[in-house]
Amino acid sequence: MAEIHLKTLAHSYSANPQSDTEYAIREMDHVWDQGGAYALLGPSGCGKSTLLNIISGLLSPSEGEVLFDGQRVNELSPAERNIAQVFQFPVIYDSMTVFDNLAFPLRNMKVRESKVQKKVLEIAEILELQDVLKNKAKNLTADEKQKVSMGRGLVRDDVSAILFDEPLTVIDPHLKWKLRRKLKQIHEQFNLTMVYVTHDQLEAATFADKIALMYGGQIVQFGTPRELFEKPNHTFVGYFIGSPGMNFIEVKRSESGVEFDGLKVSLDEGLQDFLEQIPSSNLKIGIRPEFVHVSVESITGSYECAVTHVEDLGTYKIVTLDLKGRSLKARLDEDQQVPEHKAYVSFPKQWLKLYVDEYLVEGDSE
Ligand SMILES: Nc1ncnc2c1ncn2[C@@H]1O[C@H](COP(=O)(O)OP(=O)(O)OP(=O)(O)O)[C@@H](O)[C@H]1O
Repeated sequence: MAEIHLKTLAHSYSANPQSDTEYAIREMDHVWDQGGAYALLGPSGCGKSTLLNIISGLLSPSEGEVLFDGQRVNELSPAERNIAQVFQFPVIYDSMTVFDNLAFPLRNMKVRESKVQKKVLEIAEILELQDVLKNKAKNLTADEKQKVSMGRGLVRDDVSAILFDEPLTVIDPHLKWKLRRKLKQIHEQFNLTMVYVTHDQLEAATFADKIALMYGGQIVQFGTPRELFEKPNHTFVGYFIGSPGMNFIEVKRSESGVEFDGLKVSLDEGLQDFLEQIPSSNLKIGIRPEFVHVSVESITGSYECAVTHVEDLGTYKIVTLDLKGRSLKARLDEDQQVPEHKAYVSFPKQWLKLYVDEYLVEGDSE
C-alpha cells in the first residue's frame, strides 16, 4: 500500500495548451494517504477519469509528478506501479472459469499454486462467489462479472492502491447497495488505499471517509461528507452536494452586513471586517434548505415570502419560496407546520455562509 502524492500535477490533451480551458486537470497538489477510502466525485467531464488514469499509469501527465511513498512513478507502467483498476464495465476473460479469472493476476506473477488456491478462495468467500467458481465467466450475470473484476484486483497482496472507475454503473440498483457495503468491508479488512470515482454523491458518501469533489479540472474541496455539506468552500460544492443544493443570493455590501433589494442581512463581526478590506463585488450569501428557518408567523429578523410550491417527499417536504423575486428552498420536517401562501424565513447566523468570488470566506470568530 502506498501514499499517493500528486505534485504540481496538470494535464492537457492538447500538445500546446494556450489557456486554462485547454487543461483537463488544472495544476493541483494532492495527497491520498495510505489506507484511506476516498471518493473522487464530480459532474461529467470534470476530469475524474483523467486523474484516475494518471494515478494508475494508463496516462502520462503533461506536467508534474506522481509519487508513491515519495518515489516518482511517472515513467512506470500500471503493472510496475502495482495498481489494480476496476472499470465501469467488467474486464474478465469470458472463456475462463471464475476461479481461473481470479487466479490470473497471481499466476501471472508466478505465485505458488497453494497460495493461489488459498487467496482465491478467501476473496471468493468475501465476494460471495464460492458457488460459481467452476462456472465459465461468460455465463455470469452483470453484477457477478463485476464482482470477479473487483476480485482480480483484490487477490494481490502487493497492490499499492485499488482504483474504481464508476464500477457499479452496470449493476442493478438493489444490488448496488450490497456491493458498496462489500467494498467498505473489504477496505476495513485489508487496509487498502482505495479511490472510487463516481458522479453520485450518495455513492460517494456511503463509500468514502473523505470525498475529493472535482470541478473544472480541479479538486475544489477535500473533506468528509459532513464537511462538504456543512461548510462548502466553493459555491459549486454548495450546488452539487445536497438535494436540493444550497440556496445562493447575490448581495451587496451594507453598513452592518450585506443587502439585496433593500433587505438587510447582518453578518458576524469578523466577516464584516473582512468584507471591508476586499474589493470584489462578486458577493453571495449561501444557506442550505435544511438550515433555513421557516415559520407561519413573523418573528424578529425574519423576512416575509410567498410560498410557490410544496413538494411532499414522505418524511419531509421541500418548500419553494419567493423572497423579493429570488427563489429559495427550505426543508420542513414531518412535524413542522406547512405555511400555505405566506411564510417568514430567517437565516441562523452559524449556517449563513458568505462567498466572495465563489469561495467561502470565514470571519476570525469562526
Ligand atoms: N482522450 C482524450 N482526448 C481529448 N480530450 C479528452 C480525452 N479524454 C477526456 N478528454 C476531455 O478531458 C476532460 C475531462 O474528461 P474526463 O473523462 O476525465 O472527465 P470525467 O469527469 O471522468 O467525465 P465522465 O464522468 O463523463 O467520465 C473533458 O473535457 C473531456 O472531453
